[in-house]
Amino acid sequence: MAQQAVEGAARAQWASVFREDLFEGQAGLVTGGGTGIGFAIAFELLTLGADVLITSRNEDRLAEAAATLRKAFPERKVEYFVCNIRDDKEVAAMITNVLERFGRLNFVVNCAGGQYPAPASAITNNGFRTVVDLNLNGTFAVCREAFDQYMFDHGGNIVNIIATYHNGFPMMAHTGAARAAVANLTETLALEWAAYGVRVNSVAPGNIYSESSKLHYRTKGNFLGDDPIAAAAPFIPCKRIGSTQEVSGLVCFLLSPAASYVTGVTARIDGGATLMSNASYVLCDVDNYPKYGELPPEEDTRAVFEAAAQAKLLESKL
Ligand SMILES: CCCCCCC/C=C/C(=O)SCCNC(=O)CCNC(=O)[C@H](O)C(C)(C)COP(=O)(O)OP(=O)(O)OC[C@H]1O[C@@H](n2cnc3c(N)ncnc32)[C@H](O)[C@@H]1OP(=O)(O)O
Ligand SMILES: NC(=O)C1=CN([C@@H]2O[C@H](COP(=O)(O)OP(=O)(O)OC[C@H]3O[C@@H](n4cnc5c(N)ncnc54)[C@H](OP(=O)(O)O)[C@@H]3O)[C@@H](O)[C@H]2O)C=CC1
Repeated sequence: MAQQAVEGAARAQWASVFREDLFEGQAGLVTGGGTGIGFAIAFELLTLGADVLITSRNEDRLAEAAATLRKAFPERKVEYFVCNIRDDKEVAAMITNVLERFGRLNFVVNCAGGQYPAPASAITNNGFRTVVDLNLNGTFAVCREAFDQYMFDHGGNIVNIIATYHNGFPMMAHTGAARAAVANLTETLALEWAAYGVRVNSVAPGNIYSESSKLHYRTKGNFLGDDPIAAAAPFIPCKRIGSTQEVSGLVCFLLSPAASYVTGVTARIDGGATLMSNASYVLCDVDNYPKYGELPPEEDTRAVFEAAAQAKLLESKL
């Protein structure tokens, strides 16, 4: 419910920048579409005229999200299907189900994924395998089923949500390896499937303010404290974390005809964070960087900056 409240507040203040009939007549799938980034993507695709099926494991959350979306978009088809993308049979059944309901599958957004933060030495083989299975094998299974069952004959558009694995991913060895593999998979599929009219791209988010990601990390405990996503803000060139709507905007661009000549890319959306490779460069204060979508309340952001300054983690002028 807390998540619904946050997402409801965001919707009241936010409207897509894209043309409202951009995806009119199209239908597609958003895995992980019941929460966070996936929910924002499903919401924007519906705003822009598409019919959307959301899928993940938790039926209650899916049903609640679908009800919210149906209420917001009574003129669209909003469907949901329970599917663990780590189960090949469930993936095949899920793709069949989308086609039964919509009769077409113009786009797939692979947003289901995740991991837990831990130093590499504390990740068991099974833990590593589990995270790779979810993020790499699960994503591959969805892509291949979508291609085999529909896109081989009709073309289509795939966007894989990964993560900024670039330059290594401390505390996230399992997900870093899996996401880098998906970036490479994206390139291979883009090459092989161009002949079938299928574009395949990836979007790599940095730190994004999503209710579930905050809860996820808050319950695990790790070196960045209670809220590692927000605590990272002082070390990002634009000095803030991102919003789910900013990720959604990039996904909608990649799914749109404006990106017709774009395939096989991994677009980073991280406020410049992965460019921070020069240890002698101290980030300046930023007060006019543009904002879009739902971001942490001003007072939360200020508190994070003040805590960082007190801990002498931040050398630039606040
Ligand atoms: C350092 C901070 C950086 C911040 C920036 C990062 C930005 C990224 C943000 C996000 O990605 S937000 C999205 C967050 N949402 C999720 O991750 C949800 C999905 N995640 C999961 O479902 C789990 O994490 C999972 C492990 C991928 C799957 O869970 P499942 O219940 O299927 O696994 P289990 O069967 O219970 O366990 C398998 C294996 O993994 C070990 N394990 C699971 N959780 C932990 C943990 N918290 N700590 C340590 N180990 C864990 C578990 O012990 C099993 O291994 P064995 O014990 O059998 O060896
Ligand atoms: N927020 C951030 O800062 C960042 C997020 N990301 C990635 O973006 C994606 C969305 O993240 P975000 O919205 O923040 O977090 P969420 O936890 O809200 O999103 C993860 C989604 O994946 C679904 N999911 C997890 N495991 C499975 C599975 N085995 N089968 C099907 N669905 C599954 C979850 O639903 P359910 O539990 O019902 O299955 C949930 O809807 C994830 O891949 C995340 O790792 C990457 C970088 C940064």
